[in-house]
Amino acid sequence: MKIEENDLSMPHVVVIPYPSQGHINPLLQFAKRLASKGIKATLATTKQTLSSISTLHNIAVEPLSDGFEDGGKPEAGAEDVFLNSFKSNGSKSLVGLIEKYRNTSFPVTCVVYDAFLPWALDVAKDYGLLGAAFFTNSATVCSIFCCVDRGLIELPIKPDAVGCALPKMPLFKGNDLPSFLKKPESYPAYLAMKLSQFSNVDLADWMFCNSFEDLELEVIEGVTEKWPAKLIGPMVPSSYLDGRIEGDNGYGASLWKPLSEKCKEWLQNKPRKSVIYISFGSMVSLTQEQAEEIAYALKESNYYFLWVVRESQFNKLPKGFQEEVSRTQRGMIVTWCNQLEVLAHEATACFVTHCGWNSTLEGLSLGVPMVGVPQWSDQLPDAKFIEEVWEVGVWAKEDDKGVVRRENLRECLKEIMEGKRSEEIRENASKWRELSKKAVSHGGSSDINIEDFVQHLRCTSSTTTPNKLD
Ligand SMILES: O=c1ccn([C@@H]2O[C@H](COP(=O)(O)OP(=O)(O)O[C@H]3O[C@H](CO)[C@@H](O)[C@H](O)[C@H]3O)[C@@H](O)[C@H]2O)c(=O)[nH]1
Repeated sequence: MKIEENDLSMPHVVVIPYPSQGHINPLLQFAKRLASKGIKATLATTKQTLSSISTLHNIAVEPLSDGFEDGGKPEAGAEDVFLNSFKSNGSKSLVGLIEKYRNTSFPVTCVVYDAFLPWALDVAKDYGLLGAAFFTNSATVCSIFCCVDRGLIELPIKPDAVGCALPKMPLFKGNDLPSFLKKPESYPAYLAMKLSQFSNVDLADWMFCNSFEDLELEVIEGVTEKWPAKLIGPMVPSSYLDGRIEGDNGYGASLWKPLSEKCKEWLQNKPRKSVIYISFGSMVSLTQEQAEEIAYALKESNYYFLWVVRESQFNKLPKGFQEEVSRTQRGMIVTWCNQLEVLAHEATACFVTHCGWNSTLEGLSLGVPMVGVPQWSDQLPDAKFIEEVWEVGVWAKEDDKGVVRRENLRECLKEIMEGKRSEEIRENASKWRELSKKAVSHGGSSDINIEDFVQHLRCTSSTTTPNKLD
């Protein structure tokens, strides 16, 4: 939809992601959805994120300072150093951005902020603007953290503890819950960030969660009073789902260069449903022992495989493994790929994933059976849902030393590729693909929730003019 300069009733939403790949992707996608519904959407983000953007569709961009210029988050080193700097510098630049648009045809109406950045809501409220928190984990995981924040779940949780304080949740054992809850001291800054999502959320006008109602129906029924989020996902580019946003065939931002052509070329001559795709997302750092176990499982399994190993992880592969892989042509190792393209390729049969929430949603949306090898945080409950609730894959469990052994992984791969349940799992995966499409298509549950938001913005935008409130 074309935006006319003199369209005074056009709401203007500023969308602010936390600057890591697993957060930029869904928030950028949400901005595109809003723009496709005739809202002016501006992505306000750090210099490093801005330089990773390749396609903008119908959205505008504005810089938001994190205090680190080009180096961004990696330059900060520690998570808490980055967060503090982003809070003080980002708040000031968000004020500047709101002021910049104040007397234009598009004053800012609403700030949609990543829930990791609660300061953005404080700025929005200082200016009397609408504010919406965007959560990038599953509704289940967000609800669990909300309960921890509200004192309904006490930490640390014992590994053998059974049950969860939330109604309508599947029965969680301590070992199935986000890793930080068992060992709060393991990543204190990250746990603090997870809990800070709820620090001022009661002041938000909306809470959005990148999930959809069919996927987590029971959970959302049980928690709406405690955490009344609207489910608006899956935030996966439109051409992979409903196809309603023209040309939307990728997220449009990548912090690493994807080796797209190389992957497509390699996949091209592989038989249908013959390739295992392995990726651990953008943050996980495997131990050397774990990387070796995976390498041997792949070597001994005799299936084709495409493995994303980030450059910093290369030294963890067994000696000679890369050379052998390229000599035999049975596998390919790349430093980064276009994951959606690989998942959507007809040669891809199975996704070995760390169960980051975006990867989980992408696997579901593209109907690819999964082997979960979760490493930390929300990835454990996501793996539980993959295996037990949606029944689209298996969870390769670690041993008591915290390592998934090659024999176990080999068995899991066999189960998905040719085991007794492989057909049933494939059928379930296709069912979830259809339900994912339905959720974001015209009249689907997520589409309705986004439409409601858009209508509300339209009603309020003609009456709001941002002014600093005293
Ligand atoms: O070669 C690759 C590998 C990944 N991706 C993309 O990168 C994103 C990765 O996101 P995700 O699967 O969520 O993993 P992380 O990057 O690890 O995400 C962090 O953020 C997520 C959202 O909060 C959490 O669920 C995870 O546990 C946390 O590690 C996905 O959209 C992938 O499509 C690529 O494009 N190319």
